[in-house]
Amino acid sequence: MSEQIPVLTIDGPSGAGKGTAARLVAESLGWHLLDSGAIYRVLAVATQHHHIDVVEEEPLIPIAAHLDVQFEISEEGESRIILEGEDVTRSIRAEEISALASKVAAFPRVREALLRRQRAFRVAPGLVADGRDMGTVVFTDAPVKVFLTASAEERAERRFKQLKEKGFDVKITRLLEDIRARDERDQNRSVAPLVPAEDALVVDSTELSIEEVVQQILNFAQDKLNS
Ligand SMILES: Nc1ncnc2c1ncn2[C@@H]1O[C@H](COP(=O)(O)OP(=O)(O)OP(=O)(O)O)[C@@H](O)[C@H]1O
Ligand SMILES: Nc1ccn([C@@H]2O[C@H](COP(=O)(O)O)[C@@H](O)[C@H]2O)c(=O)n1
Repeated sequence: MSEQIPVLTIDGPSGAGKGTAARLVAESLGWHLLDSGAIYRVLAVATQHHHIDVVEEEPLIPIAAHLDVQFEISEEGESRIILEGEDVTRSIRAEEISALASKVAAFPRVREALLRRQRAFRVAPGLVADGRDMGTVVFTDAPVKVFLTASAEERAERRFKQLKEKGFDVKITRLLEDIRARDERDQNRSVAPLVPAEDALVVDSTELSIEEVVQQILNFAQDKLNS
C-alpha cells in the first residue's frame, strides 16, 4: 500500500528555499524527490506549444490530463525535463513561465487532473515533495510536514542571484513585484490555497543558511518518524 510509504512535504512561497532544502533532505534520507512546481511550469509551457490562452479552464483540462512529460536523469547525473520530445529543463524556469504556471494552477479541474501524476511519485523507501499544497491536499497523510517561508525581499534577492547565475536578464524590482503578485494569487485562489498545514512545522528561513534549514527539517523528521 503506497499510503504506508512515508512522505515529507515542504510547502511555501516562491524562493523560500523549498527546492534546495527538498533536494538535500531527500539526499540525506535516501528518498525520492517530487518538484511539483515543475509540473505546473511544464503545463504552462504546454499551453504555449498548443497556442492556448490561459483565460478559461476548459481547454486546459485535456492538456493537463495527457501531459506528455518525462523527468529524466542524464548520464552526467543532471535532471532533465522533456515535454513532447523537447528539453524544457531551462525554459520552464523563466519568470514569464513562473507567472503563467501560477495562472494555470488557479483552476480547480486542472489541479484535479494533475493529482494522480503527483501521487505516483510516492515510491519506497520514501518521498520528499515540495510545492504549495503537498501537505494540505496531495499528501494529507504525510507524517512529516514543513512550511518554509522567508520575507518577500529576501526571496526576490535569492531569485535574482539564481536567475543571474543561470544567465537570465532580470531586474530585482520586477522580481519583487512578480513574487508579490504570485504570492497573492497562490494564497487567495479558491482551490488549494497556499497555507501551512495544521500539523506543519513552520520555518522562516529569512535569517537562516540552507544548512540550518536542512538541519531543522531533519531534526523534525527524526522526531516525527520515531514517535
Ligand atoms: N536559506 C537560504 N539562504 C540563502 N539562499 C538560499 C536559501 N535557501 C535557498 N536559497 C537560494 O535561493 C534560491 C531559490 O531557492 P529555491 O529554488 O530552493 O526556492 P523555492 O522555494 O523552491 O522556489 P520556487 O517555489 O519558486 O521553485 C536558490 O538559488 C537557492 O540556492
Ligand atoms: N504544488 C504546487 C506547486 C506549484 N504551484 C504553482 O506553480 C507555480 C510555480 O511553482 P514553483 O514552485 O516552481 O515556483 C507556483 O507559483 C504555484 O502557482 C502550485 O499551485 N502548487
